[in-house]
Amino acid sequence: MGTALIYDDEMTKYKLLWVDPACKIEVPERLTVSHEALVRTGLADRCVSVPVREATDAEILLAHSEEYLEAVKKTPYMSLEDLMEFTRQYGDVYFHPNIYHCAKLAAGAALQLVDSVMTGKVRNGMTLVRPPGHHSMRSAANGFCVFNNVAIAARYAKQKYGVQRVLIVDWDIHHGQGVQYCFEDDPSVLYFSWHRYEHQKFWPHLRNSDYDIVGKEKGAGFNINVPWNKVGMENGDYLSVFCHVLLPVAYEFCPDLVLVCAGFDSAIGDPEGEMCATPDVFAHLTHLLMNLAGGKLCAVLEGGYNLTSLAQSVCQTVQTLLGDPVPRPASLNSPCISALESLQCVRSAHKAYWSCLKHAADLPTSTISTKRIKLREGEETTEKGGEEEKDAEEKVWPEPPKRVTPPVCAALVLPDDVACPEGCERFSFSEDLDPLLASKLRESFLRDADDSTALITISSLIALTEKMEKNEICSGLALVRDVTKAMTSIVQHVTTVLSNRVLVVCVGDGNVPSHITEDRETLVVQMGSAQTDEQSCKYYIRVCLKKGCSDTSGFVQAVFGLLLPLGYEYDPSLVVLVRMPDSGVSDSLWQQLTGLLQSFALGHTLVLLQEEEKALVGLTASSLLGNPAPSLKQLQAPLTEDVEALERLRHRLQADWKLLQTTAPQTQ
Ligand SMILES: NCCCNCCCCCC(=O)CS
Ligand SMILES: [Zn+2]
Repeated sequence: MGTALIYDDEMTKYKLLWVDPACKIEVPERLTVSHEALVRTGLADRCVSVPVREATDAEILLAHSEEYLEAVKKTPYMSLEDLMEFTRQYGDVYFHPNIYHCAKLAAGAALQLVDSVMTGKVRNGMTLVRPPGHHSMRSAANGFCVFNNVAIAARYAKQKYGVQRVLIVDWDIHHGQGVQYCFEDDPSVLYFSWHRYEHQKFWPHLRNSDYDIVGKEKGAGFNINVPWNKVGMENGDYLSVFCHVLLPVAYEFCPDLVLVCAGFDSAIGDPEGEMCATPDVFAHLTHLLMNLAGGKLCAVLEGGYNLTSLAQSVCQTVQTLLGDPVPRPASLNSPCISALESLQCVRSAHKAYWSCLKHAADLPTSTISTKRIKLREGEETTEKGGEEEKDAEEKVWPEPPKRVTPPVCAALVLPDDVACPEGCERFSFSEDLDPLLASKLRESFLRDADDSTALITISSLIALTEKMEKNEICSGLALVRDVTKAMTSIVQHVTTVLSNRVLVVCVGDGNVPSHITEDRETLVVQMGSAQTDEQSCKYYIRVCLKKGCSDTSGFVQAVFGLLLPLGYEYDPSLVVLVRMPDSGVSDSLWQQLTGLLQSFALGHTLVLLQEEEKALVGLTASSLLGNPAPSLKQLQAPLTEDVEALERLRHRLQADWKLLQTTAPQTQ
């Protein structure tokens, strides 16, 4: 299934008609540069084009009051003076004779996107709209927003399609207070927002945007606010919050639909956000959400005011929705102290509501920057001034890397009697084997030297890793007699001959020859149940789950709390995913893991299965082809001893692996 793209240039036909420094950044060119970039890069042609429509009154009334709608209805007939007068009652927003029409199209576009996804016409999609929506409230326009597009879409999805649980991810740099107010007592809608806050000194200066505002009554726990109390946040800060807050909670919540308030003022160069995260980070944020809700993801444009980073970020998002491999996370820095404080505060504020956070650390005590510095009367605020605006030093950043999709998406090394699934290519090493390599392989890996099938298989795997390294093949899968031997020979070859970093993920117990980690070029993470005296060390990390990999919630905890942060920090060029015999991992969890590991190494994932498990070839290949994994059930609490063991392991390892940190260093 494809990706929908919804855009209509009618929404460019309104603009600011008077002088207002607060609103001048919200210009029609935001949509035109974004759409033109999608056209220029060929991404638009790869999408399913879906027309916009006007939202009806009834649909708008899903999130707004009648008096507000009636008031806005009058604006098309207002004089300039009346429009300015009408605008004065609201904050940081402007009206125009055509904005009511455009606001109905923006809301209608979001509904068209929900229809396209919920009816299965497409798998996911994005709509480019203005005016944005997440600041508008039941009876008030605010922050360039007139109707709350995403709030209306969430209510619409529940009403029309009986959706039980909706996850709203708001990665815009502003707090979508309109969305928060709409659902704060509603446990069926989980709202997550990060936002520039600077201890309430940044717009919209709301006490309700802080981390301790968790929702009300039945909705307690279903509102997650991550305040950024400093500017300059980077990719590592964003990805840490996804791994240590959003994703564990999102998987526990188990939504039927994911809506994204896709604002790109959180990207580098934006005058509002003043952050330093690069446009390619949105490829990762999107990818990390794509295995939720069976892949049903609707991205709705919110903010984004630097026309260069906006266009690049939009392209990164759409290209990921289309299933292209995500770029490698370029040299991530560890989260900054302020981000760690926010992380710790949010996890602490929500530990009562989410079993995945039950063992999170308490609020930081001594750290200065978590104390809310009351906004004393007249104290200066931190956003841009008016006319005396200092020209923000022009930020520069590298163009996001070209994301080439290899000609072969998935190559499979299979015995002749095993069918090759649709969309994949059978791969076997045909040319006669390089005699030198053959003898080396024979002596070092093969018991009975004349075991020609094993030799063919191993040499096919070696050849496969070479083609992956050349980006001729994206991912691979092999049925082998002995996964440990195959893994060892692959690691040996890739680290010595190709001298690249390999991340090996072993699912299940079984002895992994520790010598393969001596070269520091290989990171092994093994998830199993066996308690070994062998301690984890920096490059060989064992996660022990009491009930082993059959314990889905413990396994998911380890994936987000440990495996993904490690993978982001290690940034391998190849991921080898090994399913050890009798791992006990469920099929859907196996597919989730196969999908998530494609965050790394440009999607170069090589999966090794024991040949007895040939029944897994089809569903593993499906995940390698980028099909969303089936949704896991709602997760029950992980075992206390498992979580405590994981916390201990994380504490021990975080000295070496900075992205494992979830708390700020204690200041004395
Ligand atoms: N009152 C002095 C300046 C205030 N600046 C307000 C900017 C509103 C931004 C809203 C937005 O970006 C939606 S995503
Ligand atoms: Zn914004």
